Amino acid sequence: MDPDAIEPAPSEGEASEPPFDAAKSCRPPATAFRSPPSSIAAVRVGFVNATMGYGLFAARDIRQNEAILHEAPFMTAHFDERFPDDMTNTASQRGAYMEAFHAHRSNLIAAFPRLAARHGHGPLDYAQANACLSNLTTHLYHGQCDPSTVTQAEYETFTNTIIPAETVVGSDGNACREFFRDYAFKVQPKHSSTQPAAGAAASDQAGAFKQEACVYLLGSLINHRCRPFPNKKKPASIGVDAKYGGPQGPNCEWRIGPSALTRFAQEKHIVVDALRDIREGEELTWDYHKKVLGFICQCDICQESFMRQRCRVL
Ligand SMILES: C[S@@+](CC[C@H](N)C(=O)[O-])C[C@H]1O[C@@H](n2cnc3c(N)ncnc32)[C@H](O)[C@@H]1O
Repeated sequence: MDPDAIEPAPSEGEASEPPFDAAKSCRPPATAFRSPPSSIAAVRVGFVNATMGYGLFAARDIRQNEAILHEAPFMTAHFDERFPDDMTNTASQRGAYMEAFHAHRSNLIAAFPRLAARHGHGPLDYAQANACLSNLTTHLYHGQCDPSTVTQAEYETFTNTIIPAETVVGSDGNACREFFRDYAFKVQPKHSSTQPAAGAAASDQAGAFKQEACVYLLGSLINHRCRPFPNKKKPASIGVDAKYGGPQGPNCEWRIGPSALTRFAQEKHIVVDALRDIREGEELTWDYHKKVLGFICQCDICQESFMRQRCRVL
């Protein structure tokens, strides 16, 4: 899930939208984002459905422009999308997984059971998993996470569908690559050099940049929602604040790097901002801004358009 892999693919017959440009969007400048009351948990992990898996939910009412949470990466690895099959990427991602696994085994299995299954690790028992899901704050710098709302039946249904489908013996490389593709944010650290080191891999030699792929324990659990007006053909009657689509569209946006909370000015940190007021219990969502999502989107907008097409056919 990389922030630079801009916007969803246009549906048939639609003109392609110009790349998303946060600077030109209707969002206020970063300095306008408010810091949350850090003593009150803003989010909790919950279950959306068996296909989507987990999501992040508002644990209390959240105000528009609130910086909901601020998190350091849980795993960081090399990533260069021009050379997705480069063994340097794969080795780095597997190394990051193994390191995270040794340090935070239970958190990793509970938060990312698909990855764990593909490395041959079965699910935790529910009580242990629920405790871990409730406590995914290891790398949280700002904001708190409430107890999880994943029930035993939901957890077991989810993990039971994963285990037979996703356990792949001897395919660590693919497991890591797919995991990073689905969960990582592409980050370009400021210190990255345009000068490849002597003896560097093919991707470095050819290239001007070294990107990193960062996975966040909470941030990476946020699901995608399409924007209702991707081509900016929104009715004039809809105000600027509704640009992302009111209740159907995404209600959050992410920023990577130094934020309005300057004391946490770390370049690989993620900040989750509220695009509008969010009520307690609502799922937090954002637009992945990807050309190709890599999954069949089940958001309300896509479901409605699917149903409209079905009705036309029938
Ligand atoms: C970054 S993860 C989000 C956390 C994920 N739900 C989980 O339980 O691990 C992205 C994955 O969530 C699922 N997902 C996210 N948004 C979705 C959507 N709108 N429709 C269907 N699946 C979605 C897809 O499987 C996707 O690869």
